Amino acid sequence: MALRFQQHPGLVAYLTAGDAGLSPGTPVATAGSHVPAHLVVTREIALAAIDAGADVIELGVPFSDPLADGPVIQRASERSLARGIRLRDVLALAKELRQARPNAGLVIFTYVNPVLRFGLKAFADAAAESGADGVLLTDMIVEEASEYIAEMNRVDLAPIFLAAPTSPEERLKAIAAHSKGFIYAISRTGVTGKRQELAADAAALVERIRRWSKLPVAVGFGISHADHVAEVGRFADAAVIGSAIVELIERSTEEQAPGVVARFIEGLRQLHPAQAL
Ligand SMILES: O=P(O)(O)OC[C@@H](O)[C@@H](O)c1c[nH]c2ccccc12
Repeated sequence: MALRFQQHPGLVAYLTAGDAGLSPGTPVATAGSHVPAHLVVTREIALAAIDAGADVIELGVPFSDPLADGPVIQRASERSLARGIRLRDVLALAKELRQARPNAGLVIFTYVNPVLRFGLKAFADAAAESGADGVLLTDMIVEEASEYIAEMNRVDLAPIFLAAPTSPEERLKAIAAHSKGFIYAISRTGVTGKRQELAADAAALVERIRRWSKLPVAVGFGISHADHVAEVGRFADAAVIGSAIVELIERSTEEQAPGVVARFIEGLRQLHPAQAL
């Protein structure tokens, strides 16, 4: 399966794997599943998100030192780590999602450190075996990524890189040369999190990326409602939504979370009549 956006704009949903919100609840039934109970909740949320129209799921691996993550995703990461969720569990989850939804885009989303601890080669093999389409290591700098890129190419996984408004032209060129699937344009510098307004820098960055690459460009950071998604659709191929979804999960019980997330995602492509013109 290749990473593809079926609709315009495409939607990429970020989930912290293993985060089932604050409610301890009773873990949902694990029958037939080989992943830890709390990942079963993430699986149900991911399936609901896909069925509601998310083209790609970013499966976030919880990490203790998540430098680019804002408070909402940091809290999700802490909850998931407290439940003992590790990289190998997230790969097992990816495998189940791939089996359940053969056409969904799946990206393993983590940092350099957990991958090096796992072993780069072993990670590449396991990620490919899980059926994921791509990998995004948020702190991997393209200029230092030759070994990583070679491994991704060996197992036919798309390496996805982050481009920022502050990225110099040479870096954008290198990102364009080595990326597959799509390029992730960060709408502004700083950390993840919901904002009122979409950053003005985003359109200019996408334009700069398009000079070097024909790949689809997804814009993320601060996108939380349908107006933002529509705006992104004017100049980019897809919108990434993270904190807004993770916050809804935080406020829901495990039973509610899949439905709450599905309704939110369905709403992201629905414009008010005045804006639909
Ligand atoms: O949360 P936001 O503002 O909607 O942004 C997406 C983002 O959460 C997700 O892609 C992401 C989670 N952690 C990251 C670290 C770096 C870059 C991106 C991310």
